[in-house]
Amino acid sequence: MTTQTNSPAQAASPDRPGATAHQAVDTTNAAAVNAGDRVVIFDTTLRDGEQCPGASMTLDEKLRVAEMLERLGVDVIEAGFAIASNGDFESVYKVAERSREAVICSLARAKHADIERAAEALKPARRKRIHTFISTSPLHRKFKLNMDEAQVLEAIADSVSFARRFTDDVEWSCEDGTRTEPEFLFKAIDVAIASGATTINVPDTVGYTVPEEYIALIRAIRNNVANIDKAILSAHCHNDLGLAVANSLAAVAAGARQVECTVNGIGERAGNAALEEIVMALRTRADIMGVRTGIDTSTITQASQLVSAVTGFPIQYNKAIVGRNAFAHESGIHQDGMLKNAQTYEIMTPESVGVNKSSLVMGKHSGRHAFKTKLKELGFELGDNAVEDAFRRFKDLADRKKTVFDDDLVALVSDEVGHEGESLKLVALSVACGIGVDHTATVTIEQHGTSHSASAGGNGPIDAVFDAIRKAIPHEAVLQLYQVHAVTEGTDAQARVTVRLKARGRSHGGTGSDPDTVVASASAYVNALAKLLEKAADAPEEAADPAIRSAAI
Ligand SMILES: CC(=O)SCCNC(=O)CCNC(=O)[C@H](O)C(C)(C)COP(=O)(O)OP(=O)(O)OC[C@H]1O[C@@H](n2cnc3c(N)ncnc32)[C@H](O)[C@@H]1OP(=O)(O)O
Ligand SMILES: CC(C)C(=O)C(=O)O
Ligand SMILES: [Mg+2]
Repeated sequence: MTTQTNSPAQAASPDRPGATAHQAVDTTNAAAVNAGDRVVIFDTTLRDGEQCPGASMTLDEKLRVAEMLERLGVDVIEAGFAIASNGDFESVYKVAERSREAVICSLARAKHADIERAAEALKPARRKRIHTFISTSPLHRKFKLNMDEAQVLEAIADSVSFARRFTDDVEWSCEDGTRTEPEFLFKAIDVAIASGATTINVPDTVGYTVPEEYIALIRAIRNNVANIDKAILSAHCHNDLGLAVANSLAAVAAGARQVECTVNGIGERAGNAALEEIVMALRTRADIMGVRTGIDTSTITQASQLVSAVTGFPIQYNKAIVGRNAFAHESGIHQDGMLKNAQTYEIMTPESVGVNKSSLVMGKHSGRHAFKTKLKELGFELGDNAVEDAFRRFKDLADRKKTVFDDDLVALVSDEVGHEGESLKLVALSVACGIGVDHTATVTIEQHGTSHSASAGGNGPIDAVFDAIRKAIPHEAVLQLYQVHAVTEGTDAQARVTVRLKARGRSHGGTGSDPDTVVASASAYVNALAKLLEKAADAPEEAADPAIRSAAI
């Protein structure tokens, strides 16, 4: 068996995706699990995860998720709550039928009917667990169950011992455990273990606890429940205060050896603890946590995307581990650091969670190092001056455009290459257009250091601009082609314009790109005109041609 990455320094070594070979844990052998460093990952995406509004999955979708969870290497799959409906029963049954290594589990209240239904659904499973629960907190006892302490203890003893008739692997949960009087909780846990529970789960059902308090509770249970060594302690945290993962890690630090979680953290209200965050925190900080899981981390991203697709719950962009920005860098200083050594800004490698590579996103915060690297990747080798010009234009574009895509850079740099050393430069442009206004344009073009300005009207803004250019730099070449297309999608996309001018039977093409279509059109026209003039300068007899003579003078 391989070991997991411990420190950031190791994390950045050529990371082995997966890092741990999956090895089944005997979840009924509490003594072995408690003595070891292996944390049991109990996935409840299909039960607690599905309980959140809007996340219902079809049978087929549940089977796909269960198959993915097996590949991920989770130790226990809570496949549903068999008594909830025939559909839930069927999905637990079918997941059980197809199960391989994982223990398959069904939830059941402290009721014989629930437990029998769970046992029936789990029949085909190679390894099965019945998870029975009852609330222990005073609030739930009084208002929800209408039971006193003695009745709750009796229900625990009865339900756990009944569940043991069907399997050796019985988990018992004290619902709302973190709001339960500690003394009563100790008693309840003692009864559950004495009745045969092999895993004791202490849920923070309403996401109320904080790490210090949860650590103290887990430690107190270990110190005050005489038979606690006969069971594996488990954490089950909800995220109402955004503390589900922190609380789960705190429980592990205090001696819990099972963590209950869901892919992407889906679940009741604000969700459950996110599997990917717990697993990667334990792996990345194994140096201080000192434990490991059996998860093949290289499948985490795929699992996350599958759960998002089947539930229709999008993954937050900045979600830890699986958000699309988790390995993306836009700031120039960070990009520069990443190019020099990825450990400067990444504590895990993207490969370790199944992402191909980190991405350097080009945006208004990017710097020259990343810009040049990106241009190289795109196949452009520009001289220093051209890079500076292109970088300036890129910053200007990034200020105006939300996302600068590779295609934007290609358009921008192609322009830069095409416009390099040009004799004409568009320096100013304004247009009036709309309904009920005369379309007019004013342009200023620099030619060999001299500015030429002119205004013109036209049939639309582009027509007016081209006419104004003809007045500013008089020439008689004819417009042969005018074509516009969007470089990328979205209303802030750059327009890429191609203009072809014809003189003496020869065409001269120019291109321009800008989020402003009118500016892109004017640039393209000026670019084509500059080429025409350059050709004329190379062939003096052409300068005499009436089609171009005025501009060439
Ligand atoms: C913290 C958790 O995640 S707990 C799991 C929550 N998940 C779900 O509830 C999803 C599936 N649930 C269901 O489909 C339904 O609630 C069922 C089928 C389980 C029960 O449906 P119903 O019989 O109509 O009961 P209903 O849901 O309205 O009320 C729950 C009953 O169970 C009782 N109950 C709740 N928890 C437990 C428990 N752990 N043990 C015994 N009884 C319990 C309640 O006190 C209430 O009893 P009452 O009818 O005597 O007042
Ligand atoms: C059923 C239990 C484990 C639960 O989901 C909770 O208390 O949150
Ligand atoms: Mg829960």
